[in-house]
Amino acid sequence: MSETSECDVVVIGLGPGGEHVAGSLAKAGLSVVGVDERLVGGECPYFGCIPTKMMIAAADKLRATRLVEGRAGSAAVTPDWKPVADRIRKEATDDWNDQVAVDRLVDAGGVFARGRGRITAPGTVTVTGPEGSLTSYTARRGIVLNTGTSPAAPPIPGLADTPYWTNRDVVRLTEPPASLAVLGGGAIGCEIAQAFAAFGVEVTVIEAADRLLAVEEPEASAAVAKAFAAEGITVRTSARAQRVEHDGDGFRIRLADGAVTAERLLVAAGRRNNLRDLGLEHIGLDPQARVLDPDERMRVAEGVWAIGDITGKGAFTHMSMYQADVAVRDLTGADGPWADYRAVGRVTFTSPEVGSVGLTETAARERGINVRTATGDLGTRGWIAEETGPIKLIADADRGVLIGGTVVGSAGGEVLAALVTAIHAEVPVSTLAGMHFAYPTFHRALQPVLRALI
Ligand SMILES: Cc1cc2nc3c(=O)[nH]c(=O)nc-3n(C[C@H](O)[C@H](O)[C@H](O)COP(=O)(O)OP(=O)(O)OC[C@H]3O[C@@H](n4cnc5c(N)ncnc54)[C@H](O)[C@@H]3O)c2cc1C
Ligand SMILES: NC(=O)c1ccc[n+]([C@@H]2O[C@H](COP(=O)([O-])OP(=O)(O)OC[C@H]3O[C@@H](n4cnc5c(N)ncnc54)[C@H](O)[C@@H]3O)[C@@H](O)[C@H]2O)c1
Repeated sequence: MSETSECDVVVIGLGPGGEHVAGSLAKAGLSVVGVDERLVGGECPYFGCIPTKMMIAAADKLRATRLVEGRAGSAAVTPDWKPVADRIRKEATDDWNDQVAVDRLVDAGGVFARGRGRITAPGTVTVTGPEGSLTSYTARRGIVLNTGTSPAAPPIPGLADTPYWTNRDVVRLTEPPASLAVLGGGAIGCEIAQAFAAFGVEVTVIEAADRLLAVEEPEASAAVAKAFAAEGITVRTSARAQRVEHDGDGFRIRLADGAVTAERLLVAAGRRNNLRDLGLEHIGLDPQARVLDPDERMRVAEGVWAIGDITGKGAFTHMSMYQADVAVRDLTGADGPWADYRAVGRVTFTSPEVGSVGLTETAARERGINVRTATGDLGTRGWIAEETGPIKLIADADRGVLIGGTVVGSAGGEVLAALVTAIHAEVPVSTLAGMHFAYPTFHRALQPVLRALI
């Protein structure tokens, strides 16, 4: 027997954006039902951004001690994973308990339904609870989808039969392994690989593309590869795993030319959007869709909005939150602003960080833009900090404005803010090059690169 009740809005999936939509609409006085089958807050606080950045913050501290010798004396350090594991459990995830987030939604006036949500008719969502109970909600104003992603496992023979790890396992570790093979050298693979290496784990990254962080500028990939080599991380690029085996000694990943062995295997080879069995056919959408492409108000069908990773606009928490704000504006009758993706910033928190915004040179050329590029290093501050960069800027020569940029360095993600502002506001390159740049900051390194674009 299914119970049925009415509300204004049902949010299926409470990732960062869905939680924000549900809370904001509830505070605005709408009757909202938020549905999640796992933890309210989604991947970011429990398995993604926050626990992995806690690992990275700890690794950065260990890495800094290596610079003491010859510059400031000497430092004896004994890495210990326990404080990292404790901090993730207590401060980040509350032992993977979302009660605080559930209370936040309920205190805002919302209703929380734990279970799997599915659209069963236009405007109707049926939730299957943990014990198999069925509850249906009819949403007068609309349904918001924020179902996010799950780790994807490539169809490599043998892999499914092994106890491989994903990001959801590594954030729960209480002790690091002696050695770790990482399948996939994208953002997740690179960030986690380098964090473990700082704790003395012998790490090998296996990447199918011809470089790490293949979506970034080649200059950024080269800088990260150089740092990995200096830290003793083995990187196998243009390498596809052909078979994975596991026995009492650990994992063996067979490649076309040899094999990688390690105690543990982390699969970080991409994500799968959670769109299966969501009932998309009931709202006129393809039930096999891999991505939902929303309009500028985040609408994907009559009375249905989609936000977050499932929209394919960038799998970032800040994107999910940005789109959540847009959807809230539309659902509450505000007059924009609507979604604009020209100046999306992203930061990979390796050491050095890779901060980038807008289009890469390749992406800009593929769009037929009259591209002008310039590159540089981190200048005086880089020399002081013993960092080199690079910085790369991409301009639309016809319009005289920046359309992309990459800053690599320990402050790469912070210097990025100037480029995001410039691209978002379409400030002419000639105006930017005439700005004041404090000496000797990292951001001052932008000045010669901007001048070279004029
Ligand atoms: C290891 C890792 C590190 C990352 N680091 C960063 C970072 O530093 N910065 C950054 O910006 N991004 C980072 N990301 C990406 C970031 O986590 C996501 O972009 C972010 O969580 C936004 O996702 P989302 O809002 O689409 O939904 P998600 O966070 O994926 O949440 C979706 C929610 O929907 C629920 N759900 C799914 N289907 C259903 C259903 N049918 N019924 C009910 N509930 C359902 C799930 O249980 C989940 O709680 C990282 C990701 C990973 C994996
Ligand atoms: N700092 C951040 O903002 C941050 C950090 C982590 C993740 N994220 C988000 O999460 C998303 C997913 O991250 P991800 O690293 O899992 O995915 P990804 O798609 O960025 O990288 C996966 C990598 O795995 C490689 N790969 C795929 N199959 C393979 C195989 N069989 N053998 C070897 N290599 C293989 C791909 O070539 C690719 O380089 C990212 O796109 C990013 O948007 C963001």
